[in-house]
This record gives sequence, structure tokens and C-alpha cells, in this order.
Amino acid sequence: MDFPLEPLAVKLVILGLLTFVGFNVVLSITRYVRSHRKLWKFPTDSPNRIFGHLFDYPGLNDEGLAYQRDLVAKFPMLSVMWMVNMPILLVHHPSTLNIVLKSSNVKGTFMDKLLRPWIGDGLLTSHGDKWHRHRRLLTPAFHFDVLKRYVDIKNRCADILVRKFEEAAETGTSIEAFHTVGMCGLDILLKCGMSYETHCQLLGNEHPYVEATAIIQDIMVDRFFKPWLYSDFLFSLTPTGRKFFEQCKYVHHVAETIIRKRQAEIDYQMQKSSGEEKPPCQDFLDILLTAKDKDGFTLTLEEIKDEVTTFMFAGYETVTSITSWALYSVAEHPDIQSRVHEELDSVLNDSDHTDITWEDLTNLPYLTMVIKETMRFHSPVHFFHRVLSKDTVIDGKIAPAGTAVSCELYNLHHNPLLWPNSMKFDPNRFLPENIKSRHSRAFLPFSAGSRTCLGKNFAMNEIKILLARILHRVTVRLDPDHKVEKCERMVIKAKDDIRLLVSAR
Ligand code: HEM
Repeated sequence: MDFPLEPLAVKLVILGLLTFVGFNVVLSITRYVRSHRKLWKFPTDSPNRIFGHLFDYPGLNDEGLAYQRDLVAKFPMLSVMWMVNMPILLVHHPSTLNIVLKSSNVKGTFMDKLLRPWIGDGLLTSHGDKWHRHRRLLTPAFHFDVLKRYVDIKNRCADILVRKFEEAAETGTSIEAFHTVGMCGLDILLKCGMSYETHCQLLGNEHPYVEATAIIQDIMVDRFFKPWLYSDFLFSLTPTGRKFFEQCKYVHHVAETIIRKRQAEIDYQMQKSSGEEKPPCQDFLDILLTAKDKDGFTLTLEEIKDEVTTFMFAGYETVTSITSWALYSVAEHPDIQSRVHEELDSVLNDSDHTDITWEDLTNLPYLTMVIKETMRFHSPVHFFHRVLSKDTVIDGKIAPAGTAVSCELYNLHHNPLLWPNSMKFDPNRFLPENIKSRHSRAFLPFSAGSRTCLGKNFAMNEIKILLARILHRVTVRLDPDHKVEKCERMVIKAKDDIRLLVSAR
């Protein structure tokens, strides 16, 4: 057949398409150069503009942390990290952090994108109306009256944990802090937040959920340094990508099982009371399952799953890590441990209880200082991200809208302008007179402003209870045959755990 017009029509379509693509490429490059040129004005130690820090970051380990300390000593306000064509503005001084916290609570950096297949669009990664609605909804789950009820659950879980430490003292074997405390943290979180009983502490120190989240994080941080794998589609074609998505699927399956079980219990209770009563205990999950605002808005299963997975991530590793690093530091500093022992003896020895009560929680000033110094010195939650929602002047220069900002808490907590001799573990930094003489935002373990950590009181109570219960019964020291090395994941952990030798008091 003969189509006389075809060659011309095809040529025109191809020409049109090329013009369209070409125009968009030029536009993107122009926008990219225009916005990135602004960031070229900020300080950086990047050796080159093409690959940036991609191939010369020392590693997500002790060397990487030493590098971060050197960086903040050299650039105490901020600096830019270049990941090929993706700059990240690192802020690590109260004055620069304050500007970011005040001007933007928007999420959506490429790190958030890497987090999404795992924790979805929960409180940590969402913003705008959705974040506002969910934050308002979930805030009552952390009210003091609710937290008070959890003190008993935390003590009952601590009973099992303390028993494990006492057994280690009896047998003379060393104990793995992260693994052992981690099981207790998981037990507490599931019981308090979701009324879910697993007996996980009694089943050993391994748990498939914990293992899955460790694998997910290992892969995620490795992917961070491989921008060519940022596309979920391309990543899912690789063996590592397949492993990552399999583990995410498992984690979501666990969340769904917990949700369905609790939903069935709530339905049963409602049926029994002819739908008149609300379930007796409104924990985190109950709130999500029964939420209905004045406009009749309820949450979908997907939304509840995202919040449960977020809650499990935000609430479990953080507490485990701080408690474990605090044990490490008191083991390393026997004089500090003795002062903790003295304080615990004075609170607990003359009383008729071994539990830490709600009232005791405000009566342990030295232990609280040790915990705060742990959060500064080890800074397990070492960063969080924002995207600038508008052009913003930071340290006298304009950072364009859309810039990815990393609020670097480890660097802030080792900034020599704020923390002299930052590698000395010294709880006295948190004596009231010393706090007074420091910038109010020199210490931000829970962030600040509208997106401050929702679980901070829950976390502080739990860490105090676990440490007080353990250290009241035993003395810990470091196992000299075991080297402790740090590794940076979403929180800073110990690569091969921390091994502690234990003796009964
Ligand atoms: C000592 C332990 C903890 C530390 C150091 C910590 C630290 C933080 C930080 C720095 C943020 C801000 C993150 C950001 O803006 O991207 C945050 C947010 C959050 N944390 Fe924690 N956290 C801890 C424990 C917990 C616990 C136990 C829970 C829940 C049980 C929790 C739930 C959350 C949630 C839901 C958010 C998101 C808040 C929002 O964006 O509205 N955290 N946390």
C-alpha cells in the first residue's frame, strides 16, 4: 500500500518529540545549574564537583564518625555533602539548625524515598495535611495518663531482662547488650503500643522481625551510596533489591497480623458491650483502629500499617541503642557507675519495692544525666532530614527551595564551639548550672519544634526503668576479649554488639 503523507507525518511527529524532550532537558539542566550554583557558595570539603563524596566517604563506622567530627571542627555552622548531582546541606550548629526547623517541616529527600518501601507514608516520612491529621490523632497515645499505665508493663518486662543479667553473673558468661536489651525493647513496644504478647524475651535473643529490620537497614545505607540504584524499579531487578523488598514484605506482613488480631479483639469487646463502650485501653493501635474525627474520617488498612511499621522502627531501635550505649559507658567508667549505684540504692534500698515507680522516675537525677550524656556522646539517632520549602537564608547565603537538608545531630553534639573536649564522657555537662551556660538548642536528641519526637517521654521512662533495674542488681564491665566497633545505620549500633561481663551486687 502507498501512504504518500506518512514520511512527512512521521518526521513531524519525531521532530515534535525531539523538540519537547530537548526543551525539557535544557530546562532541567538550567534549573539544576541555577539552583546548584547557589549551593556551590556553601563550604564543602568535597574534593571534586563530579562525584563529590561518593567514593571517598571513609565509611559508616568509627572512621566515618571521626571524619564527621573533623568536618564540624572545620565548618562549625554547616557544609555541603555532594552525592554526584545530589547535594545535601549538613547543618550542625544551633543557629543553622534553628533556621531549618523553623522554616520547614517538609519531608521528601531521597533518603526519605529510600525509607518509603519499608515504613511507607507514616508520621516520620509524611508531611502536609496527612501528617497534621495523623499527628493530632496519635498525640493522645503519649499522654501522661497513658504513659503512667505503661510503668508496670515496663517493670514486668524488665524482670525478665534483669534475670538474664543475673544469670550471666552466676555463670560468668558475657552478655550481648544490644541483643538482650533489644528483645526487652521489642517486648515492651508490642505490649504497650499494641497489646500484643509474643513472649519474645523468653524465646532467646534472636527474632525474625529484628533480623529483617537489620537486613533492610544494611541494604538501605549501602544503597545510599549507589545513586544509580535509587529507582525502585531498577533496584528491584537486582538480587539485593529483591532481598530488600522481600524483607519489607515480611515486616508489613507482621504489622498486618498484629493489626488484624487487635481488630478482632476490639470487635469482640464491642459486640459484648453492644457497641456502646469504647475498648477499655486506648493504646497506640487502638487509637488508629477506632479513629473517627468529626468529619467521619477513618484510617485505611494501608495507613494503619504504615503507622505501625513507623512506630516499630522509631520506638524500638532508638531505645535499645541508648540503653546499650549507656551500659557500655558506665562499664567503661566505673566511677560513674558507682555514683549511679549510690543513687539507686538511696531510692530503692529503703523502699518496699524493687520496681521503678512513676514517682521514682523524677527522682533519679544522676542517672538522667548519664542518659543525656549517652545521647550526646553516642548520639544513636544521628540525623534527620528536611526539604527546604522556600528559598532560605542560612549562614548569610541563600539555599534554594527544594534543597535537601540533613540535621546532623552527631555533629551538633560534637561541635567544639558548644562541647569542649567532646570525646570525654562526662555526665556533669548536664548539671543545671552547666546547661544554663549553653545554647538552648545545643542538645537536640529528640529534635524540636512541631515535628519533635512523639515518643520522647515514653522513651525516657523506658530507658530509666531498664537501666535502673539492671544497675540496681548488677555491676557491668567491658569484656576485654571483645572489640566494640560502631556502625552507622538509621541509628548508631555496635557492629558485633557490646559484650559485658556482669557481677551481682
Ligand atoms: C531515646 C529514643 C528516641 C530518640 C533519640 C528519638 C529521636 C527522634 C527524632 C530526632 C525525631 C525527629 C525525626 C525527624 O524529624 O525526621 C523523632 C521523631 C519521631 N519519633 Fe522518636 N526518638 C526516640 C524514641 C521514640 C519512641 C520510643 C517512639 C515511639 C514509641 C518514637 C516515635 C517517633 C515518631 C512517631 C516520630 C515522628 C514525629 C513527627 O514527625 O511528627 N520515638 N524521634
